[in-house]
Amino acid sequence: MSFARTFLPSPSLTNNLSVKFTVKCQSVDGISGRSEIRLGLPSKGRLASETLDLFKLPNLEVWFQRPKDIVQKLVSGDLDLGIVGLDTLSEYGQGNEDLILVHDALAYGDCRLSLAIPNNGIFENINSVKELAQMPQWTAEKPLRVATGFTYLGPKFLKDNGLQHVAFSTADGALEAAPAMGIADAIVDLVSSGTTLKENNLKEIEGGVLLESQAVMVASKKSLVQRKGLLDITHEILERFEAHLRALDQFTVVANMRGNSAEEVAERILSQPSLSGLQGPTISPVFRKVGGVVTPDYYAIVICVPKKKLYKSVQQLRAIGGSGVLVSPLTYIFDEETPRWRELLSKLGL
Ligand SMILES: Nc1ncnc2c1ncn2[C@@H]1O[C@H](COP(=O)(O)OP(=O)(O)OP(=O)(O)O)[C@@H](O)[C@H]1O
Ligand SMILES: O=P(O)(O)OC[C@H]1O[C@H](OP(=O)(O)OP(=O)(O)O)[C@H](O)[C@@H]1O
Ligand SMILES: [Mg+2]
Repeated sequence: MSFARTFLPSPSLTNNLSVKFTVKCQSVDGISGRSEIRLGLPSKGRLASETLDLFKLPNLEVWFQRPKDIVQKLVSGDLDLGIVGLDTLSEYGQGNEDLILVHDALAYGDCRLSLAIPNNGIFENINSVKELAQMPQWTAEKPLRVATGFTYLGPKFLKDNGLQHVAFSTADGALEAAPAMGIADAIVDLVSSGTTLKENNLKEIEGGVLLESQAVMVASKKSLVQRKGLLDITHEILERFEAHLRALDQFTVVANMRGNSAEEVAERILSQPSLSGLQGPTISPVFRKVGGVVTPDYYAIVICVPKKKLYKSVQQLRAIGGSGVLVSPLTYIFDEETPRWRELLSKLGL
């Protein structure tokens, strides 16, 4: 029996979250041992705060765990759902069939797991994994020394790529320094902007990307099938993720426009390529009293506009007589049922 690590995150992040702060005994008997649904979220590191931003859900017990512990606790049945990087899921899940991807692209935590070698010395003209494998230097006595925290994916990748003489070492933290320190010849680590590699005079090479990663949502298949209420919560979370991700790159634009009728204003708006919105503009009359008579001589129009087209849209609105343009961010756009839900059901054989 082991004890869960629990953390006290900042209160602003945990508004609306039902979080258990007590240290709890973890059950080892999985499905039958408890009635509440458990979600594991990264307790620290770069995935933690953005994940919390996504989770403002009631009726859910949230446990903050280290990413690799989330994967292990899904497998052991101590968590039902979790959010981790695909790299962590692949490294610690090791193809376990009980781990099921609910959402494979949460659009943050983007990075890749990559092999990197020094820019210079014997590696100066080595630009691909194939060339690395063909170097005469690597022998049984003097293998290619690779430093990595990815002790499952790293060796698997190099073996699959025909590198026979390889020795692995693990290290925590600044792996990138290992080659310059003479501890390793190459590294396998996460790369995002490439800055850390550059600072350490390392380069990526052709064929050297093991995995493209971003934050994903994963569930225990066993729990999904057996635990009452879990499928419904998963459905809701999935819908909210999709709606939120869809909303992230859109703005709502509200503007006033003079016109004789809603149809005439609509004609003008639809003549502009950047103003068609998601399904066309919403147009409502703005009533004013002119000479004692209530008249709709202005119309308020509402459209959704992709962020990158915002300025173009404002220009087009002005060109057709729009004024008083208000722009606000969107939180959710609920569209039709997400295909990911149907995919999940079919993976579960439901
Ligand atoms: N440079 C990066 N840019 C974007 N995402 C990253 C980057 N490095 C890591 N990630 C993603 O964030 C996840 C967590 O990494 P992070 O380094 O924040 O965790 P950590 O808890 O600090 O772990 P560690 O102590 O092993 O570094 C990784 O599994 C990966 O999916
Ligand atoms: O390509 P870049 O944008 O430079 O990012 C890559 C670095 O980011 C991660 O480290 P992190 O910042 O999480 O530090 P740590 O894991 O060593 O704590 C990763 O382990 C790399 O060292
Ligand atoms: Mg880190």
